[in-house]
Amino acid sequence: QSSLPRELREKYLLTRRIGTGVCGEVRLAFQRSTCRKVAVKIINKKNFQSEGMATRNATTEIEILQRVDHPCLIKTEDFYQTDDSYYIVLELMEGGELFHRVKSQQQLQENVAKLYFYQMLSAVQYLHSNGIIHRDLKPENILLSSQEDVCLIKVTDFNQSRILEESVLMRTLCGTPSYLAPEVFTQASTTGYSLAVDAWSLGVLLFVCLGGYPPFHESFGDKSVTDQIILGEFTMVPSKWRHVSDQAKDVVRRLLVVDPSKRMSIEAALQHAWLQDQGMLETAHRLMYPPGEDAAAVSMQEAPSGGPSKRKRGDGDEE
Ligand SMILES: C/C(=N\NC(=N)NO)c1ccc(NC(=O)Nc2ccc(/C(C)=N/N/C(N)=N/O)cc2)cc1
Repeated sequence: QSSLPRELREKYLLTRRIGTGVCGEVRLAFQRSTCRKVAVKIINKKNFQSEGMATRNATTEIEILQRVDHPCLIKTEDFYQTDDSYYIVLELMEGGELFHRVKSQQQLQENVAKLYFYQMLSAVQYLHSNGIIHRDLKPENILLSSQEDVCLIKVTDFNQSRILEESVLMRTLCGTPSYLAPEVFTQASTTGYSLAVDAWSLGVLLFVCLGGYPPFHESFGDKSVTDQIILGEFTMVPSKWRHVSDQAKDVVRRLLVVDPSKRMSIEAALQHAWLQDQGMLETAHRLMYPPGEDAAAVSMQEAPSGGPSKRKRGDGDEE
């Protein structure tokens, strides 16, 4: 506890590690004043090759975390740093990481996978509309709000995220094209698809949720993972995929397309037949925009007449 920033120690009691990541760990903590549980992500700076990179990344990430506002994106409460670490205080997602949920259940029921996938799509659609690419969507970075299957999910870890600024390319295309080399235009088409990397990752995430195993893995066949990905080679093992609907498989197949210009976009995925499921959409919106918050606001106002309305029963008694 001694190496923790004093302010952090004064405000929070850090306890056991609840998650680990490549560049840090997540600890369960209690806000001393309220005994409320929070999560604290500790990122050690030495993991980054250069100090410059670390500073840029963490401030970018903190900027993004503090700027975004969507029900399926993690919310931060506090941020501290010392010479060697960053400390991000976040809401505690009681259900932990999607990674462990899928592992413990072998594979998710299709309607649960659909509910989670819809929320991930909504979160990524929000990021993209704000010019943010996540670039590191994976089961460890999808958190669940409760131990229940039907629950809110939140995307976290914006360590690899990038904010799409006005690029040199855009400025170049404003001038006269007459003297520009062809590759400036063809390369352009690839950089124009940088958002598509998140669509690919969502395809991998959906594959893992439905199939219970990853589409690309070193233990499959003789090709390296990189080659499997570059070739877009994956197998839907019948024993695992037999009960998965054709529509769900179609979403996966249209996202795991090697050519980004041919890959299904986030917008198109949201319009896919598999997601036009009223029951799921109602559940998702109830979780994302709980009516409770508004009702609480109403009850704060002076009740117009004497308290809750009295309902008459058939026999005339008041309830
Ligand atoms: C309830 C629970 N566990 N319950 C229990 N009793 N466990 O024993 C639990 C809850 C949450 C988590 N994970 C979790 O919260 N991850 C997480 C990952 C990344 C980030 C961020 C912002 N990253 N940013 C960077 N730059 N990263 O490198 C934030 C949170 C794990 C277990």
